[in-house]
Amino acid sequence: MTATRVLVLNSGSSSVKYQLLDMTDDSRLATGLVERIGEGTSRLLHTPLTGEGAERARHEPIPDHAAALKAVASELATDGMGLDSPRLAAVGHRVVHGGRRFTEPTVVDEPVLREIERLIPVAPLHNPANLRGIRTAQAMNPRLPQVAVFDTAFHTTLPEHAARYAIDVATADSHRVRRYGFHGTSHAYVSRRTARLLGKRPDEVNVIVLHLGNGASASAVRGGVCVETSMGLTPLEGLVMGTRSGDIDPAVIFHLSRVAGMSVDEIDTLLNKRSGLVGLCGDNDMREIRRRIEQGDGAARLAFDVYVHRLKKYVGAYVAVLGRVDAVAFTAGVGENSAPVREATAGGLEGLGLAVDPELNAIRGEEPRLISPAGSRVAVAVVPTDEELEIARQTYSLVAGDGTST
Ligand SMILES: Nc1ncnc2c1ncn2[C@@H]1O[C@H](COP(=O)(O)OP(=O)(O)O)[C@@H](O)[C@H]1O
Ligand SMILES: CC(=O)OP(=O)(O)O
Ligand SMILES: [Mg+2]
Repeated sequence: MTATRVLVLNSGSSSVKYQLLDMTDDSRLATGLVERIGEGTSRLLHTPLTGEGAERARHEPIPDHAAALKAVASELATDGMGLDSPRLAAVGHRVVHGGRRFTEPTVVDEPVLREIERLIPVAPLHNPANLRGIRTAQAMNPRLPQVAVFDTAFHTTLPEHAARYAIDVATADSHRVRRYGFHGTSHAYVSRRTARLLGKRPDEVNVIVLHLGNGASASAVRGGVCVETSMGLTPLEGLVMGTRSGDIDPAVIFHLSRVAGMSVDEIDTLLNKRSGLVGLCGDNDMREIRRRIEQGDGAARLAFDVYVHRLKKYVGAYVAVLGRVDAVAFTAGVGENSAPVREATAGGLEGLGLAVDPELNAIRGEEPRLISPAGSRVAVAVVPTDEELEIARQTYSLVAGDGTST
């Protein structure tokens, strides 16, 4: 029996998202989510996508990532697709921070694990969870290849003038302080898919990708190569996000420390968890914010306006970085679903060649589509991301050795 299946794991600080795919036709066999790991109210939602299988939910305390993965494996085993299945070729892990060293998907061995561990100080929220996911999967089936696919990999092409912060070089270098960028798997996938939507090869087009999920980032991709991105040393820089501030004057931190007496950890939590849309209006779900705006809620309106203003500034900046732009692509939860965000972001940018057709923008769908009027200088597109498929492809291409990752 040939092993053609890949399990993709995206381990977050308190959740694990997973998908099992068959790489002969990229089909999904199962998908699921473990939420609130470590809290009393954990939940596993498992959806088999073959045969008659219906969605199954488990409500039980899941104390840590090892327990989460064991629960996932047992659900998969119930459907005859456990981690010991001879049809499973590998597990592909989303690893958020790969530093400068990991520019490609990598089969995990002890030195690779040690390097991911070494990067914990620059990705304290993400890398520990990713490591636990890998170690647990390894322990469950030591013969199964584990592949790490890094969020930072696509951004390792940033030119030095984009990656450098303008601070003392010796200090920066000794502590690895530079801009790394994240969500790279999504930026890579969406920029390629956008080229295809335009009927072009990736190396023929310049694309601005706006990945607007809970975390949000923008990137400028020239001929398939990433030349600028909005996240930095950590996923805190850049756009306004669900709970993260994005760009602020770094002096805000000194001020809060000196004047408000807040500790570094308190400020870290403030900027990562109590800022962004949540900080501005108490909600981080764009659907809820739109609903509140319809009812005349001023705080929700301001949150929306701050969010869109930041986005517009980045679009303008990236037009300047690229010189010539063929397309702006909206993706992830907000980018794919919020017509008001897309309309407000492109609004008033006719001078840059950008426009959104209200009727096209209102159409909902799963397929990549153009929302700019025919004949626009710059195409504006909605291009659903698929990080799991991209991770599965890269993983399979590495273990099957057939170079089919593009
Ligand atoms: N129909 C919708 N309209 C507007 N926003 C939506 C809609 N569906 C999802 N979202 C937004 O997408 C966000 C989640 O995006 P997603 O890409 O799934 O995030 P992540 O993968 O970072 O958890 C939600 O917080 C919500 O704001
Ligand atoms: C890197 C990052 O911000 O990831 P997420 O959007 O999954 O939080
Ligand atoms: Mg996402």
